[in-house]
Amino acid sequence: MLVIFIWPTVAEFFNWGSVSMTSKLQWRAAQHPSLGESLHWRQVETTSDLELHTQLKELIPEKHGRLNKLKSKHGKVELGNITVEMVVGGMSGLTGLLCETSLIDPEEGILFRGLSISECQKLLPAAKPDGEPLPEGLLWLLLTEKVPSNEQVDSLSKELRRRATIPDHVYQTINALPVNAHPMTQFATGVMALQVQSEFQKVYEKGIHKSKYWEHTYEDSLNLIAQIPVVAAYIYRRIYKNGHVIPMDDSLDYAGNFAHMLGFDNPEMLEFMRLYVTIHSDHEGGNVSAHTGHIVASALSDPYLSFAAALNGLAGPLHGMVNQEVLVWIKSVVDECGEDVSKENLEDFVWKTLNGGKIVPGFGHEVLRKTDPRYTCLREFALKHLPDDPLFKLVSDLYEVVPPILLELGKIKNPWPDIDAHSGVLLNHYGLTEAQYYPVIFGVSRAIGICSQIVWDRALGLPLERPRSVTIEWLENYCKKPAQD
Ligand SMILES: CC(=O)SCCNC(=O)CCNC(=O)[C@H](O)C(C)(C)COP(=O)(O)OP(=O)(O)OC[C@H]1O[C@@H](n2cnc3c(N)ncnc32)[C@H](O)[C@@H]1OP(=O)(O)O
Ligand SMILES: O=C([O-])CC(=O)C(=O)O
Repeated sequence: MLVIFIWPTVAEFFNWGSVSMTSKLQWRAAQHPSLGESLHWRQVETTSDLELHTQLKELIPEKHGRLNKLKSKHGKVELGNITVEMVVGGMSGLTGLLCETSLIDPEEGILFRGLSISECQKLLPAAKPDGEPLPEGLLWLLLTEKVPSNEQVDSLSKELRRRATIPDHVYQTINALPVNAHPMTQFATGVMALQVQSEFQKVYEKGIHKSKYWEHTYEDSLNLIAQIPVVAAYIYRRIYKNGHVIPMDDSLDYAGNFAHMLGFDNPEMLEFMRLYVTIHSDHEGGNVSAHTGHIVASALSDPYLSFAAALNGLAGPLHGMVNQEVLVWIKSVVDECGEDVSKENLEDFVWKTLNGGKIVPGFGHEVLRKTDPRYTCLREFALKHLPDDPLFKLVSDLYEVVPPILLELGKIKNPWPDIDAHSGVLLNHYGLTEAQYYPVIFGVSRAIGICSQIVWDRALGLPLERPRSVTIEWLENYCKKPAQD
């Protein structure tokens, strides 16, 4: 085994601008005990072992031991107070879930196993020198905590292609829906049809020891991740390209193949798809889709059932479907004001949206309190590859115009843009103009995070999730008690 140590502070110095190094390391130490005792050294292991499953198997007992110790030694430690506001406010601000794969800092954004997006861009294997990270590498990182080598990613790419055979009944099931059914409806239906082959369900019915749950969850998860780009591309070609299906290219990686099967072979689009899938994959455990996947899986529903449920949450316009809404909204700006819209006219349009009782799509976040770093990452990609695209210019103008207006409302916690405010104009630039399809691409990406989370849920033996709920009357009575005044 070859072990390379990377001194992360150099990268952090460039990435984290004004925050002092000591506070960054302290912050990381508090947020990421999983990174080990010494945060000054990040261990990037490259092993000769090409088997993802083996690496995962090695890590599980260690994590299990740590979780058990945490439960027995610190089980009663309080993490904060639950307020009435949290109970009636969608549990906003409440820390109540365990998720190993990633963690959001409200200011810094998402960290995948402790690595920021720009660190992932530097460290994860790419399809070409200085290229964008391959999602297979992110999957490996989320599952094993380790940055994989090129050979490991290449081997995982091959494994995913090998697993990507779709039973015929899946296509027949999708074909039973009207062709104008929303692409997310067709996608969730396709995933449910794939469920027929769940290995977890089959072995559970026969009876297996609970220590083996994760192995079959892993099998289902890798099969699901491998198969869904094929199903998603089928749906795209069915709806928008008269059903002319493009087969997988055995020389291409996961995201490159997805773009290819959709009908896009421009090398820049392939790179964009690799970046897109990587940064959309995971956003800790509490977002609607991941949380749905987690709670459904906590009943020992298999990964297909859990992911199909998650997709139905992602299909909501306040979550994954907002990427569709953003492009539709931006195009309505163009329809009404033209491409060369002035900032004053843009302000008027934003106010008109708000005064009509509607949200400005792509702005605001439950957890983030700064511009989503995924937005910044897409913006940097656009500045590099499509600086003159008129819709990109419009997105940049909205970045200036919208936040001050939202702040004027006086109630919004975070006026900054999130990932969805940007992703659509990039897809649109490369010719994928059908906004209704955008949540499906998000869904394909999110499977990587959700399935990794569910594999770890089963590996750690996490229990059924079942919080208590109370009525308004119960809360009123509770608040009347003298001690609560
Ligand atoms: C991948 C993702 O899922 S990222 C999120 C994508 N979603 C969007 O972009 C949709 C637009 N944004 C929103 O609706 C919200 O900001 C959410 C759902 C993301 C977060 O909601 P909350 O945590 O409730 O935000 P917050 O506490 O700041 O909201 C306070 C008020 O401001 C409103 N508000 C928040 N964001 C916006 C917005 N973009 N446009 C108009 N009003 C907004 C809320 O609706 C709420 O109004 P209310 O008190 O009358 O009900
Ligand atoms: O974290 C959230 O609540 C929403 C989000 O940005 C995501 O799921 O990617």
